[in-house]
Amino acid sequence: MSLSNGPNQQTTRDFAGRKLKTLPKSILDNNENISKVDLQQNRLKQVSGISKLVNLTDLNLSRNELLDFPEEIRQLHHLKKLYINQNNIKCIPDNVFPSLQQLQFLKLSTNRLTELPSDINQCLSLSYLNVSNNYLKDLQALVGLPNLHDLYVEKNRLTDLPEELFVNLTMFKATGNPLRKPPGEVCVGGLKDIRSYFTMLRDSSSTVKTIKTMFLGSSMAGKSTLCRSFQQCCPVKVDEADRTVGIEITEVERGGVRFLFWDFAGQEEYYITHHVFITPQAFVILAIDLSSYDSTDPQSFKDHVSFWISNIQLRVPDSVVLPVGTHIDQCQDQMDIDRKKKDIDSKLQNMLSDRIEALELRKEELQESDDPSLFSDQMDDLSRLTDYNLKVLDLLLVDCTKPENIQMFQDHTLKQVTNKDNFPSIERILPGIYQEVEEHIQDLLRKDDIPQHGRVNLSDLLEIYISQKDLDPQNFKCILRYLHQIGVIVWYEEIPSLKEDVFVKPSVLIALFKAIIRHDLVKQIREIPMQQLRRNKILNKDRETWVSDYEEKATLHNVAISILVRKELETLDVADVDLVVGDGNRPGILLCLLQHFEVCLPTKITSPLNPEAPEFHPSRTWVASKPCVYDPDNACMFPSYLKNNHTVLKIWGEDKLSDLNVHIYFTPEIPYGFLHRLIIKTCPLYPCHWVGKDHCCFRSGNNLTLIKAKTVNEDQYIEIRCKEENDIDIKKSWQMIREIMFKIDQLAQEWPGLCQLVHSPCKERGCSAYFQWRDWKDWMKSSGSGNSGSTQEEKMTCRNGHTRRTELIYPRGLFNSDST
Ligand SMILES: Nc1nc2c(ncn2[C@@H]2O[C@H](COP(=O)(O)OP(=O)(O)OP(=O)(O)O)[C@@H](O)[C@H]2O)c(=O)[nH]1
Repeated sequence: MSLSNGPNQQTTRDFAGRKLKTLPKSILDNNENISKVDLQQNRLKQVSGISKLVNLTDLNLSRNELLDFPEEIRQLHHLKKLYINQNNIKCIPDNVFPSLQQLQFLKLSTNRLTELPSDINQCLSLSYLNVSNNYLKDLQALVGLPNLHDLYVEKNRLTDLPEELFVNLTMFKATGNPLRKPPGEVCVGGLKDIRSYFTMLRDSSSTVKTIKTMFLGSSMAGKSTLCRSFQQCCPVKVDEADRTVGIEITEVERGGVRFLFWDFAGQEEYYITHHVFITPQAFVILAIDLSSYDSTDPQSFKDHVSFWISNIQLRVPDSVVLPVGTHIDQCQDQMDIDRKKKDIDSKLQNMLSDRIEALELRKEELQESDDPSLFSDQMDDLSRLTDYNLKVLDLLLVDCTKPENIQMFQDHTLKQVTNKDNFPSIERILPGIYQEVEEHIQDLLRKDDIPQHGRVNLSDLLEIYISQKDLDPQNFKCILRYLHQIGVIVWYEEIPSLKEDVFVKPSVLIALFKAIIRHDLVKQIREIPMQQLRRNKILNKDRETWVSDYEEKATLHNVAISILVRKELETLDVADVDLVVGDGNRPGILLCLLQHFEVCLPTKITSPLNPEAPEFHPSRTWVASKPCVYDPDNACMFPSYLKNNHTVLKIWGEDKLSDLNVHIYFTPEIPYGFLHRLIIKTCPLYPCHWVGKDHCCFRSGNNLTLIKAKTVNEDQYIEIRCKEENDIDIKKSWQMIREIMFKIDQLAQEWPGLCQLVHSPCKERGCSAYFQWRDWKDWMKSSGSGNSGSTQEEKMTCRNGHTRRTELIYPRGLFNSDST
């Protein structure tokens, strides 16, 4: 048990994952020199006797069943590091922390703390504190900790943060709190923005209530009608020709609440851009056309309701959704309406409870495995999902043709958004200057000091501000970041080529998107005037090639993109067109954005042969002398518009039992557009690739790898297969699999309501057994050699008794019991 004896006879004891209910006698009897004890992942409810370990510096009690904070810890005067996260601790008594003068690191996350002891600020050496995932309402107790640098307070119930807390911090994470001072949108900007916020708050402050309201639902469900009728306080008839293209953004104030309306187009073509615009902390109004809803057809519930709820649940799982039944005047009679309402309400409730049940079941499966401690990351992921609470309100019936129904819809919406249980953080405390800046930007637009299309250079905007308002540039940027977060402006600071571009009218940006992401794109191409084609040296037959390429290969020629966007820009009076659509040298704002958000893929990035390229030398990292260049004669591919997998299958050929084969299961399902975005993310790694509707094939040297999305018995997974030509390539194949899994993991972060389990199916023909991967994320973060770890099991046997070499099933060495 003793793992190391240092020169000064310090001893480390490892009792992790041994199902212990009390402290082992061996450490209590022979305790003098023990400095580190690892007791994580046991079943400890108390740790009587721990105070005997007087020389303890590191104590790990995480993942146990402690209900009370062990008071005896106060006697461990040498303690430097304490892990006591993932227990059920409700309260910490006074007089513990003043005794722990050496304590530097304290992890208390995932407990049930409602408050911190008032004397925690006497723990003078504390520099790292993690209290995420508790029920804390304030952090006043932490004020005055002189050495606190890293503070994690995510997922608590914090509303106001004390300014004094931020004096020495170098790391601060606070997402998942109903913050109003500073608002969460300020906190995501980081410590600099928080400090700027408090400085500006000293001058003046105001309380505002703002809510982003997203209208979602199938095409023609009545989203625009609800949105416009709400704004005009009376029924507004929306013409069919006036269907929403992309997203419409408007603003209205009612009952002291500022509503920022985002009306999403319902046609499927637009779903591929939804991930860019569906953001957390919004109120979702889900429009359902009751006249076309059929309660006897499960597909009808899927199309009108569950598709949308699943999407919201995966992407913004903490949302509040109000389902609204429209077109009730076109239903048969009141009975028909009542029946449909009852059906939708009950199916929705079942859907939500089924999901919780499925998650619990998965958790139980892991718990019942031989050694649950090997699956602890996955258990945490599942617990995180069960913690989310998507709130779906009762279906509201609205006849959009009746004024009194519109009034009722308005009143009901206002009541829901001002209900503190639904939106604890609708109220925000803001420095007066925030509102001034926002109003002033609108003023600049009105006075034409900013071009009407609203794209403005950051330095120009800064100059206007510094000269007119005497505002510090850092403070100004902090305000811009806040306005971006609430959706009033768009500033993609994180995209290098766009960090100087501020879009003070987000609708312009959406107009750019909708110039090419639209349901009637073919019609738009066909309507390009001949004159314009000629100006671009394009023949009519080229136009037909564009159409057929788009229809058959989902690719759109860059020149076509440029013409369509130019047309849209003309209506918006944008002068610097090249900047948006690109010129011979650079791709322009639009393509940067579409590629950044993984909506399309440049079909070919050419890199001309360069005779001056540096010589390749195996021992040195090779650096390209010329970067890849943008070629205006190329095209962009929109993988989500592809119709089949013919080309991919031709290259791939047959699946073989010898292929390395990994299944990544998605709970609860693969989000819409996930695979295509994965393809767009992965293709640049392997320039030799073939893309299909839901398959994609990559070649690297001799290795051929296939990814595809599959559904078997309602389980959805992505399969990664590698053709195994010879043993030498196995390591390289596992590296390719690892790269793809890394991209999957990266992408999955954008869907907080999602988790994955990984299996390798047994390689015996007809055998249904599989090998479940243990916690694999460390493998992805590691160098990926696939050979780390000490002793290795040479062979694995499935539950049906079939034996195979380990490296044909897992990346060898990482999943044997010793290496974990
Ligand atoms: N009779 C009746 N017509 C409605 C009702 N709600 C909407 N409509 C009509 O249904 C049609 C579609 O409504 P929209 O509001 O454009 O639907 P949408 O969901 O915004 O459609 P997309 O823009 O395609 O996403 C319009 O002609 C509306 O006037 C209703 O409650 N009763």
